[in-house]
Amino acid sequence: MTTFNELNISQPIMKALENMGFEEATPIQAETIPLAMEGNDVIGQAQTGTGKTAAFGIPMLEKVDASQKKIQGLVVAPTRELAIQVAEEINRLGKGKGIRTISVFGGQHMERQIKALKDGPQIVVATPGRLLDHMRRKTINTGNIETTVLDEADEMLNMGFIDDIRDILKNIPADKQTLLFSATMPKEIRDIATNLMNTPKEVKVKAKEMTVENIDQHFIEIPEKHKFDTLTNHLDIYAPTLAIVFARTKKRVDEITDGLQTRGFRAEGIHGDLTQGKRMSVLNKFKNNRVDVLVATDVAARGLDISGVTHVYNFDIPQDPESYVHRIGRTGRAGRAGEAISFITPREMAHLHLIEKVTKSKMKRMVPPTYQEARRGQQQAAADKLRKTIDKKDLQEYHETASELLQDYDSVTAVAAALKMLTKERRNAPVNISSAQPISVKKAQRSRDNKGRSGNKKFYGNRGQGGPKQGGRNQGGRNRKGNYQKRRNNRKPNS
Ligand SMILES: Nc1ncnc2c1ncn2[C@@H]1O[C@H](COP(=O)(O)OP(=O)(O)OP(=O)(O)O)[C@@H](O)[C@H]1O
Ligand SMILES: [Mg+2]
Repeated sequence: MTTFNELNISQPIMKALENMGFEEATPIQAETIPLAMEGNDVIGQAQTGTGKTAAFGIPMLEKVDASQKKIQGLVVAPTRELAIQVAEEINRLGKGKGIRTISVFGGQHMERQIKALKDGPQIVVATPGRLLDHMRRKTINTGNIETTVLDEADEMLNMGFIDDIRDILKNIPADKQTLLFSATMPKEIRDIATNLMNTPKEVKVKAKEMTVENIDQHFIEIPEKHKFDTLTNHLDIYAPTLAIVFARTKKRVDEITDGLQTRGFRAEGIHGDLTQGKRMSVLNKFKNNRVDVLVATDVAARGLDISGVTHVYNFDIPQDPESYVHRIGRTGRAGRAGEAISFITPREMAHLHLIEKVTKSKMKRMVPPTYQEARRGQQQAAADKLRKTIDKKDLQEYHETASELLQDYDSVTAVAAALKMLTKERRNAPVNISSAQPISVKKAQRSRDNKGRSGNKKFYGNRGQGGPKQGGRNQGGRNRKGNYQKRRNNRKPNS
């Protein structure tokens, strides 16, 4: 156990940590904060929800001179929502030191953003596309940046963002500090990363599994056409406080959302095709418990920290084991418990085993709940409401009417009627979700292999000029343009 005191953190930040209720440093914080404060480049890997944001935020803030109204810290994050969230957390941590952090991302008014950048924030959190836009227009001054962080580094280096990241880093002096964080870091991506940095220290918080152990992981083997009914049955029985349902495509997200709404659930969808305003409002409703089920593509898989998410459903199993880790990591955060339930079609069983192998975790088989069980679940929810009302003990004025009722009917019938009225009976409208191709291991495996190869091709293609771990980022692949093969063409919609 390490206290923040032992980490030589300045008073104003100690105060912020206290206000935020952080008592002890998490292992990734304890290990990386000192290294980063000494000025090292750091690659930090630790499970989801274990406080990586503060692990890079604190040392970055410690370096900032608050009297200088110049950008001294830069964080790059893959999605807009994550950029906003990270900026909020760094703002909370840096408030006492008088440090201002802003977020900058696509879909936002350009002129307003330019004005905000000129206004003297010391830290900027940005998505790659919009950041590059500002760099090209010279509307961001990168000359005073001391620390650059790539949050969810593997995701950004992996997908189409790699060229963007290299271009971004070209705008910052090569001898400045670079920090890279993620819960997952496939080896080939780590090699690419190492090449962009100055002899980084690598910290990997040791864990038996890639996933967090306080998440209960289950799978349900089920034909595609039964997935939706199984989902609604499950939601009725387990009545999650907040649930996130991940689906493979934007179209399926829309269809599942419509279907859930038809059946009376408070559900909303989020994906890259929605306007920024809509994305924000959906997420806010979910955070404020005005929506119970968030249906999402992988745009919501990385980094989002929403307290109270009790259940994560993989309506469709993700292609990459890494995506699985991040998706289910939206629950079970900061030591809380969580449930993850993945729907696997019979033809995808081999893929499930691949995920288990890579993540070194096991999913327990669950039988699909029946409609009768779901009805029973709904009644239980109604009975709970009744119990709570009884516990309040303010029923005196209802006693007379209740007694009259019991003269006409027996008590079981009377209570059954009350339960029926309280039960949220679902409209059992048929819902059709358009079919999806099952994921096959072969395809998934190939994609993993390609990932490695394309990374290699790009960076080690010309070994004479510096392979991985051979020095600073200017010697490596950073200044060369290559044809990184985009693995998925629909994966770059977020900045
Ligand atoms: N030392 C601490 N003590 C208590 N809570 C903490 C501490 N550090 C961070 N937290 C809280 O834990 C939650 C998860 O932190 P954070 O979002 O940084 O996790 P993460 O490791 O970045 O996860 P992910 O891999 O999903 O991005 C946040 O709500 C954060 O405020
Ligand atoms: Mg994070």
